[in-house]
Amino acid sequence: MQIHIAQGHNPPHNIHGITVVIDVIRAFTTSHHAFRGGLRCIWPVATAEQAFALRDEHCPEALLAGEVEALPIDGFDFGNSPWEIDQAELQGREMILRTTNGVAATLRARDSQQVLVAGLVNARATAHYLREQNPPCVVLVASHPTGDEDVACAEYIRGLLGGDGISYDAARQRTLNARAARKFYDGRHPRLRAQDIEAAASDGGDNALVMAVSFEPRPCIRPLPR
Ligand SMILES: O=C(O)[C@H](CS(=O)(=O)O)OP(=O)(O)O
Ligand SMILES: [Mg+2]
Repeated sequence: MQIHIAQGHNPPHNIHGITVVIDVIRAFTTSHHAFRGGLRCIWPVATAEQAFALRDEHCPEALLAGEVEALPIDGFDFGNSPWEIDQAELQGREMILRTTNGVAATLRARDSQQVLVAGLVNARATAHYLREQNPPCVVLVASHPTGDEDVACAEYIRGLLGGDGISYDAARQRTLNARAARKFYDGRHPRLRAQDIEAAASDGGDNALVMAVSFEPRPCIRPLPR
């Protein structure tokens, strides 16, 4: 199995392999918490306008979550926040998600046999699935174009796959110390909570889910059956 790490919003072609889009702070931590809370599926979209249009035209019951410049979007139900998601009743619901990095990269990741999304919270479960599938090539996409937290998670997963890697503790520390994490510690906005970074740096344990993306008829993220 070849393993490549890429960074940014444009995943490379990976026609015969599996692509894993990584967003630790916070899109796929938020997504994982939502699925653990009983959410059925996530419709990722590029803009807030697309989120409102999708809800109004196709999924009137869907909840809206996401951020612009990390802050909640007017008219949305939730920020891009695992803490807020944990407070909600999500059983059987659907959610439309707009985020700057994880969602943006996922929407551009089509040229692959399979696309998964991951954070530290489900890194071990994702690596276990990749080992089982044993594709010829795995591309790990650190979706933040310049940040360290997604690269750290990619290096952790690469190690779990038998390549050059780092420990979970090292990946956790790099998440807690990431530049994107700082704004959650300094009290600058009441909805940027330190708890979100603690969630992002946590290991989801043995109940963690593998999250997969389908693209037709429109992009959709769902947990794989366990
Ligand atoms: O809301 C987030 O956590 C980020 C934006 S930033 O990196 O914190 O500025 O969006 P995401 O798509 O989850 O990386
Ligand atoms: Mg991020």
